[in-house]
This record gives sequence, structure tokens and C-alpha cells, in this order.
Amino acid sequence: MRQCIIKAKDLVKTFLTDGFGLNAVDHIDLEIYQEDFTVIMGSSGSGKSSLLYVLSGLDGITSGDVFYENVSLLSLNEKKAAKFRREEIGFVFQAVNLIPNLSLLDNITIAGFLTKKPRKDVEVEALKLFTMMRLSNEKDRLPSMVSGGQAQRAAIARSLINQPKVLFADEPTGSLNSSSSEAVLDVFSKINQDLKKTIIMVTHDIKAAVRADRILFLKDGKIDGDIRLDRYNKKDKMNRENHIMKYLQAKGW
Ligand SMILES: Nc1ncnc2c1ncn2[C@@H]1O[C@H](COP(=O)(O)OP(=O)(O)OP(=O)(O)O)[C@@H](O)[C@H]1O
Repeated sequence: MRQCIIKAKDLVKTFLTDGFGLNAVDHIDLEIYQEDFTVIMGSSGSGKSSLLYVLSGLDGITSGDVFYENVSLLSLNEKKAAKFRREEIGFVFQAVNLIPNLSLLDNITIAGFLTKKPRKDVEVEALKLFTMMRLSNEKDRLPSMVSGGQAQRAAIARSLINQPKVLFADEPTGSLNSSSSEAVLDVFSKINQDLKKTIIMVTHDIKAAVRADRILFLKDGKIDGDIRLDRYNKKDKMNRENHIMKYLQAKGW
């Protein structure tokens, strides 16, 4: 049985609009397991991104708490919270947000230089990541000189430069064509299987979901379904997809 790495307890995220409170995350209890590739699905507005942001510490919690290996996010002061976000987690967004006038390589090393690691070590790690992302030939190019998929792979390298234990991704293939998406998803599978990182990814894309060990389905800010795909080989995408589709049909989604 895999170890629990993140535990959410009675987690709530409320947004106030026009004087009304909406629980985008509505009293969620959840355990995320080490080295699991967890995907979060659900219809638009079901609270997927909100859950991802509060689980990762990128957004404030309204009530409840999130524990990383028993350390409460709420217990961290501002300095420790910033260090946590810099070093313990990586985050990949749909929009890549690379700095336009820096090369891909500089975009990645600059994120590593924010820590106290020796510059040489950061540079060596960045080059390793570029090899893994199959971007060695593009490393000196500006973000505007590469494809959307290559830019996203560079952004994934940036999210890994400080060797986080957990990688969060919010619709990382949302603005990519299907071949670029597959290349990006291959990278996530590799990060999970070879680097042994825990991954939590929000997606609408069934092609992304088939790569997961586990899928959580959100509805109205609550977990409405939780399935595992372990019984199928990772390469058996067809049966994985069939399993998901049957589950969704049975639930009337
Ligand atoms: N900053 C905000 N201010 C007010 N309401 C918000 C804010 N962010 C999200 N919401 C509301 O919270 C609910 C959940 O939003 P969230 O973005 O988490 O859903 P989602 O499942 O990720 O949606 P999508 O698939 O469209 O990205 C929605 O009703 C949304 O309008």
C-alpha cells in the first residue's frame, strides 16, 4: 500500500461574490498517495482548479487544513510557506508563463538560483532535465522560437528544477494540439515512473486521464467519484479508457 503524502481534512475554499459565499471546495477529506499519478476531472466550475490551488498551498484555505507528511500548511509562517512553495512542490499551468526575453535554459536555471543550491549544481540539473524533456537542441532559444509543446516541456523542467516531491498541473495540455499533448503527457508519465514523483493533474482530457493511477471526479466542490486504474498495464490505454467511460456512463455523467 502506498504511503499517504498529502492529507486534506475538512478542506473548504469559499469565494465571495456579490455578497454570496460559494464553496468551490466543499468540506473535502482526501488522501493523496506517494508516487501516485492522480488526475482530477469534473465539469466546468466543479472546483478542480480551486482544489489544486489549495492543496498545493498556492491559494489560501478558508477552513480545514492540508498536511504534507503531517506538517500542516496552516502552521507555516509566510517565510516557511514561501520556501515550501519554492522547494517542496512544482506547479505547471496551462499558460506556460516563461520569461520572454530569456532563453529556455535561463528560464529554468533562474528558478533554481532562488534556492541556496550551488549554481553549478543547478546548471547540471537543468541540463539533465532538458535531456529528459528532449529539448537539448532548443535550450538556447527564446520561448517565442519554440512550439507550444516545447515551451510547455520547458515549463515542466522549470517546475522540477528544485526537485519537488509533488508536481501539480492545471490543464497542462489545454492549449496544445494532440501531438504536442501526447509529448507533454509522455513527459508526465516519465516523471511519475522514472523520477518517482507524485503527480496531481487537473484535466478534461481522457487521453491524459488514462495515464493516471487514480482519478478523482469532482462535482459541486465535493468528491463524487474515486477510481483506480492500477489493474491495467500503463500501456493498455484502450482498456483504461473503456473503464473510465463505463464508470462515467454508470454515474450518468
Ligand atoms: N477567484 C474567484 N472568485 C470568485 N469565484 C471563483 C473564483 N475562482 C473560482 N470561482 C468559482 O468557484 C467555482 C469553482 O471554480 P474552479 O475554477 O475551481 O472550477 P473548475 O472545475 O476548475 O472549472 P474549469 O474546468 O472551468 O476550469 C466556480 O463556480 C467559479 O466560478
